[in-house]
Amino acid sequence: TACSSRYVLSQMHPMWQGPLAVPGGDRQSPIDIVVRKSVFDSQLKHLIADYDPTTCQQIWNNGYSFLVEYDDTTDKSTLKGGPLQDKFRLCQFHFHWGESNAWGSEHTVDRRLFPAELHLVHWNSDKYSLFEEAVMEDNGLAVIGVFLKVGKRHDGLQKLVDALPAIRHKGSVVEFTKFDAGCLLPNNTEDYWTYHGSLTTPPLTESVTWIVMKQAIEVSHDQLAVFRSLLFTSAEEEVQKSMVNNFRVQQPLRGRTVRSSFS
Ligand SMILES: NS(=O)(=O)c1ccc(C(=O)N2CCN(Cc3ccccc3)C2)cc1
Ligand SMILES: [Zn+2]
Repeated sequence: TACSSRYVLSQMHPMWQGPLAVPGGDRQSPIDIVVRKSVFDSQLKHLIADYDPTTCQQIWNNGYSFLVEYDDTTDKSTLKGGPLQDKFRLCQFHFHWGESNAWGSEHTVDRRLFPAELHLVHWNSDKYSLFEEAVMEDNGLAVIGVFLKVGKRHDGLQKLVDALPAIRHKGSVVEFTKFDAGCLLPNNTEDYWTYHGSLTTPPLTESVTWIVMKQAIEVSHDQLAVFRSLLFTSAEEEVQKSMVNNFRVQQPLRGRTVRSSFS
């Protein structure tokens, strides 16, 4: 699908750090969410995530995370409501994680780090016809962030974990179908924070309405360990590097307000 494409790892920085500051970038992501400074907005609606599992197509290792990609040529898997005025199409989801359970998330809540963070990536199909167009526009993308914490095994995640050994190396792709991305959302989807930010990887475009769920999902220690068995490197490279710490550091808030859907 259009929403994912290979891009060259720059030698200066590992991919996920990207340039430390984007020239003129005053709405960069991720950020630290300071709970007591977030502003309750009663106008924020319920999130309506309507995902069709039959649009799930493949899972692949793109050299900085692993992506589960959806067919985004129709409005079959959509996100509406919440802070959004338009309808957004799910195109992919991926994760960021650490080498230990002590860190790994991109966003933090009052500086609290989580071992991993899920990103469900959507683009505005009311206004644009392709991900590539939307990714360059102010209101082009909506990304749901869900924190992962270590606890009981996540049965829905296991199907995905079982597919990872087949995509250990950068560039490997396997068919992955009938996966309901909705099973990765927390039970409570009413409580979230939202703010205007950017992609957390190059091109770091400031086109994202971020929706960060307050409730984390629980996954087991062993499930997270399988994430860390992935490799940044392709099968041909002589030195294999574990895919860990693929997160960007928190960026300055630059006067932005983080709104909350709950008081
Ligand atoms: N971590 S995050 O949620 O912020 C996130 C990161 C990457 C992507 C993503 O699919 N791409 C980033 C750009 N890339 C390549 C590209 C495509 C078109 C135009 C220009 C560049 C694809 C989406 C969300
Ligand atoms: Zn991400």
